[in-house]
Amino acid sequence: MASIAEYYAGKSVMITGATGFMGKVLVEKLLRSCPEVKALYILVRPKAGQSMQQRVSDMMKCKLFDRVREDDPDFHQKIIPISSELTQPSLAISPEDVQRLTACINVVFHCAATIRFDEPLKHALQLNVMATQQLLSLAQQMHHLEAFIHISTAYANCNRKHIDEVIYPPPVEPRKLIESLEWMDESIVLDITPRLIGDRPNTYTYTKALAEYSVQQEQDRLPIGIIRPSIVGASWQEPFPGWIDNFNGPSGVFIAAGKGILRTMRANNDAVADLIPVDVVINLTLAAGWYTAVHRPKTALVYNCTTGGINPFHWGEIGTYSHIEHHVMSSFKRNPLEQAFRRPNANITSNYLINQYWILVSHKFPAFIYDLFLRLSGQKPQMMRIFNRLHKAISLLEYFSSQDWEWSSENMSMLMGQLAPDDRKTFNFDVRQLNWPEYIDNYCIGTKKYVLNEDMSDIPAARQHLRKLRNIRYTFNTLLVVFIWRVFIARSQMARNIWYFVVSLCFKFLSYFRASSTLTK
Ligand SMILES: CCCCCCCC/C=C\CCCCCCCC(=O)SCCNC(=O)CCNC(=O)[C@H](O)C(C)(C)COP(=O)(O)OP(=O)(O)OC[C@H]1O[C@@H](n2cnc3c(N)ncnc32)[C@H](O)[C@@H]1OP(=O)(O)O
Ligand SMILES: NC(=O)C1=CN([C@@H]2O[C@H](COP(=O)(O)OP(=O)(O)OC[C@H]3O[C@@H](n4cnc5c(N)ncnc54)[C@H](OP(=O)(O)O)[C@@H]3O)[C@@H](O)[C@H]2O)C=CC1
Repeated sequence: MASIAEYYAGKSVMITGATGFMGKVLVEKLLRSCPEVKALYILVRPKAGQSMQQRVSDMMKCKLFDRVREDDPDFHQKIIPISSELTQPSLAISPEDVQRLTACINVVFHCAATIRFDEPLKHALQLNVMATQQLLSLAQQMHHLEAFIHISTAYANCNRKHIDEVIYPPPVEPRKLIESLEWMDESIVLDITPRLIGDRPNTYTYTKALAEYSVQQEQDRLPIGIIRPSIVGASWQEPFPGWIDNFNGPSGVFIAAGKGILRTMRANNDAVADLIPVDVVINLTLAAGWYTAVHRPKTALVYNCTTGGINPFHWGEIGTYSHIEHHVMSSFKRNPLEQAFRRPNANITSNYLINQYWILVSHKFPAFIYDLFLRLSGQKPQMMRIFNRLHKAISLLEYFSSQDWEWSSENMSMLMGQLAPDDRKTFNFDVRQLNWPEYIDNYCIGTKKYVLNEDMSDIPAARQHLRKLRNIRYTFNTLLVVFIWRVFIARSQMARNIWYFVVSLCFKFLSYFRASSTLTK
């Protein structure tokens, strides 16, 4: 039977969301590990004043592609951008491009989505559900299609505690919802959104569940596979450890903690932190494409792509837990971020009130002092604004860090069993081998190198800055204690008496110590 690379040789692959975090890693891995692949048709839209062509050539210059560039400097010739805006009718693909695609595409990977938790329902529905439906229609016209792989999320059914590798009945029939929202204006939709999403936390998970159902509806007509990754983090091994390029999910939290801004967050210490490295997800995705095409399963297979049931890691192991310093903080102390606001020291608690207390003491109070300092020195205050944004982001993430889910992963194991030994190495998704402390360390370094673009040679200066911050804190604390004590002594006879008592005790102890040391000489 053909190996994975042999299967993709000579194939034309279409990818949506190729400019995104996971899409880029997918493009890179396909080019590097399946060098005989014929062409990658990537659906891209112009954005932020940049043309489609410009965006694609910028993407290919990115460090992620260094290894591919080394192997084949002309790799860009295999990438064929197709102009497409997924929220438009017919995905805004020109009729000529439609013809081109339907004539040659063998495999489709659908990665595009809005992953924002605060996306208005109508837009999330347009992109995550309606665009998926349109893509399925396009796929049906493809003459040589062998696999259609849809990227979903392990949290599409986060209203359940145990999630099997099946498509659950949707909360509502997607077509009915689309029809009824069509005539409503934004404000009405906003009003009824909480009622519609019910026990799901946001429009993202809700629309991803509807998308899964829409995909499943086509399983008799198309060769379908659905991948459900949990919280996708930096790469584990490939193309190099720790590669990450965004603030989503834990990355933003790690950076905020590393910069010493985030000091407290609500999470259940004992709950599983179901992180999954991006390269693992992509390896599984490519293997699922191969399996769907070669084995043609009768129904759409769902692959829960998670770590919790196989190699669990807990939120408590990430932050500072029971005064034992854990991975993220110790990593950022060894390799500090530049210009930290305070020394990295974040605490995780599941208690709402304790969290609120620390927000007041460790977030709002220092922000107030710092802004006061900025104001007094004639600058624009900014810290409170940064904290308000951080609190908004964190409040959207806490749902996921405060609960536990169980995902079954039989299809992931089955797929691993189907791979030839060499494929198991090249497309490794065996998370039993994942060493969490090492992974988190590389993740933190990755945020520094690839998200913040900081130079590793500046680490000594960053360490010096942390030492300076520690000295400022010691000085501030000492001054505070002396000040409070002075106020006490001045106002209360009792405080004075205690003070004299402590001083005389120290004095007695010192004279006793001196006497006993002269005796022993
Ligand atoms: C001490 C250690 C403790 C550890 C605890 C770890 C906790 C982690 C916990 C739980 C993770 C659970 C995750 C569940 C996952 C589910 C899985 C999936 O399937 S999907 C993927 C997830 N999707 C998201 O993560 C989207 C979340 N993001 C959003 O929804 C929005 O970005 C939001 C509401 C948070 C902010 O929206 P705006 O409108 O205020 O800002 P905007 O436009 O997005 O960004 C403005 C600027 O700020 C940066 N930014 C965005 N988020 C940031 C952040 N968290 N921290 C710092 N900067 C951030 C951006 O890069 C951007 O920068 P520029 O202007 O382009 O230069
Ligand atoms: N990141 C995570 O933690 C997880 C992600 N997933 C799923 O993985 C997939 C990829 O996520 P990720 O890479 O992180 O997301 P990104 O936000 O990084 O990428 C989204 C991609 O979709 C494209 N896109 C968005 N809107 C449109 C549009 N209107 N027309 C054309 N293209 C559009 C974006 O293009 P552009 O560059 O033009 O904006 C981008 O390429 C998603 O389906 C997501 O649900 C699942 C679990 C976890």
